Amino acid sequence: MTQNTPASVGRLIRDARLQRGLSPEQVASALEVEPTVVRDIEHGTQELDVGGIARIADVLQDPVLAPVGRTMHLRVKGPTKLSGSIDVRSSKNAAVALLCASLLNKGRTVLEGIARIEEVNRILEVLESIGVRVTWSDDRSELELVRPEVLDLGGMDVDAARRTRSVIMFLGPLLHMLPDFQLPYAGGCNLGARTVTPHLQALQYFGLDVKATDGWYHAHVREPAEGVRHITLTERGDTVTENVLMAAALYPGETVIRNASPNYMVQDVCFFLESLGVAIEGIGSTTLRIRGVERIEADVRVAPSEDPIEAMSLITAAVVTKSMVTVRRAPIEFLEIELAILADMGLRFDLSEEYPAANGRTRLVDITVYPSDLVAAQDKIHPMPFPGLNIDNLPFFAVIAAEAQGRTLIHDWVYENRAIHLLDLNKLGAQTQLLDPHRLVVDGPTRWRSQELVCPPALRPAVCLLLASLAARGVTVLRDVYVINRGYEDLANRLTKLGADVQVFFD
Ligand SMILES: CC(=O)N[C@H]1[C@@H](OP(=O)(O)OP(=O)(O)OC[C@H]2O[C@@H](n3ccc(=O)[nH]c3=O)[C@H](O)[C@@H]2O)O[C@H](CO)[C@@H](O)[C@@H]1O
Ligand SMILES: C=C(OP(=O)(O)O)C(=O)O
Repeated sequence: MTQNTPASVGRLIRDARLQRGLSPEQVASALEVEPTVVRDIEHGTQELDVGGIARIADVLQDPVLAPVGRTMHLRVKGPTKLSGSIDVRSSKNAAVALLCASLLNKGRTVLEGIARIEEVNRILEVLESIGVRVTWSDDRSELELVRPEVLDLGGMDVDAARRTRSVIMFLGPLLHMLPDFQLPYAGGCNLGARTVTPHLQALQYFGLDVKATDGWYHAHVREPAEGVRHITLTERGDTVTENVLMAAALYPGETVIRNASPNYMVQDVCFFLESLGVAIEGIGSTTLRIRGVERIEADVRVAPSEDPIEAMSLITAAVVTKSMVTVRRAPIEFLEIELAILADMGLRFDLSEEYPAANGRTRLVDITVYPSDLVAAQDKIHPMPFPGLNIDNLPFFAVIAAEAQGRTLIHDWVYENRAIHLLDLNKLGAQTQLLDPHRLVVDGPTRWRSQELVCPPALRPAVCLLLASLAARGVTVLRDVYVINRGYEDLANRLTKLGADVQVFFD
């Protein structure tokens, strides 16, 4: 929510009510008011105070409506059998990159189908605070961004910026606009040290010098050298590749990036830049050749593709509850290794014919997962930069391995501090053990049991707990799910539509 006028709050309430399939009368009866009051609120002719919004948020179980300062929790009753179909939403990682990339465009950028997630909210707060005009369509299916001629970096909402790592992707666009600027250190999940050095090394080719002191990056931009810029990334990172793409977009002439990430969110950024008139060769490969332009002022409309990590999360929900579920709109190119490993472990699933995503480029399928008896993977399960198994999908294999007969070794060489959060699965009855900060063994199968839990400060491990709790006997309470809402839209209610019993509550 960007501007809280009575009309915009009313629209959000109406959306949330329709999403829950409730009539104004039903909401009115839960609130103990007349139906006309609900209609007036929805039309924006009756203003609500914070307490009023909180009561409606409780009735509609809607995180978007939860007023600032209240904490959202989940109560899960299990074990659950799921059934039916669920659509995968667009990805957090493409959304945040496209929001940053919209700064390159002096025209009007419309993003279609952006997920309603906290990470997007944080970047929107930052963009608005520096003067970008942000407008959601009434049904929130479109987000329009128009930047001012001059950005007001002094007005930046620093608290919002520090809550996300993605603000690092302002470097690429901003270096074209200001000779000197400051950005707060990037925050985000607690996954151990995450380097920014590759960003700073690569952006030097565009004249950017950065000194990091006192929680701030102090950036100074020199005149860059002429000629073709050949940049070899020291790590095949996603956001570093996106940052260099954004920097290259506004440099007339050629930039070549080697060891580029070909991952899904990078492809979405490439498609966006193409729509702005930037020529890019090698999309989906590790060598990108970019021909930038002097100025970008275009009215464009793009739709980021579906999230392979959400698809994997939903597959895991089906596996752990031994249910038949169809996960629709799954971006198959970014799930092939995951599915190959699952097939080896004995998972039965069908794939539909492929069809194109709204961007016309990404290939989607519907994946129907069947209840299966799994066995532990024979070899260790480890991630690799795309086209390997996605690092953000690795945690779900801990839940899946806990369902499988035998011992699985999971090797997270990437993050110093993510595997440790998966030990929380033991509180739900799993048998996992850390051999060292990077290697986890999981013994299965598991008799899941309910528990009172607090979300770990890491998105995917927190979702793993939620998914495992679907299979746990009894009532599991999962406290403070902000970290889940960072990356998933309305997950509790969407799982409920599949037959889970997940209630949202606030305090
Ligand atoms: C907003 C966004 O898009 N976030 C994603 C992005 O973060 P992001 O691009 O910020 O990932 P990082 O650059 O932090 O890389 C993650 C970790 O992998 C290490 N590393 C990475 C590449 C490499 O070739 N060698 C190497 O060692 C880094 O040192 C770091 O510790 O990519 C990560 C890795 O896919 C994902 O978990 C994040 O969800
Ligand atoms: C680590 C993740 O994201 P971020 O880069 O936003 O911290 C993630 O999506 O799991």
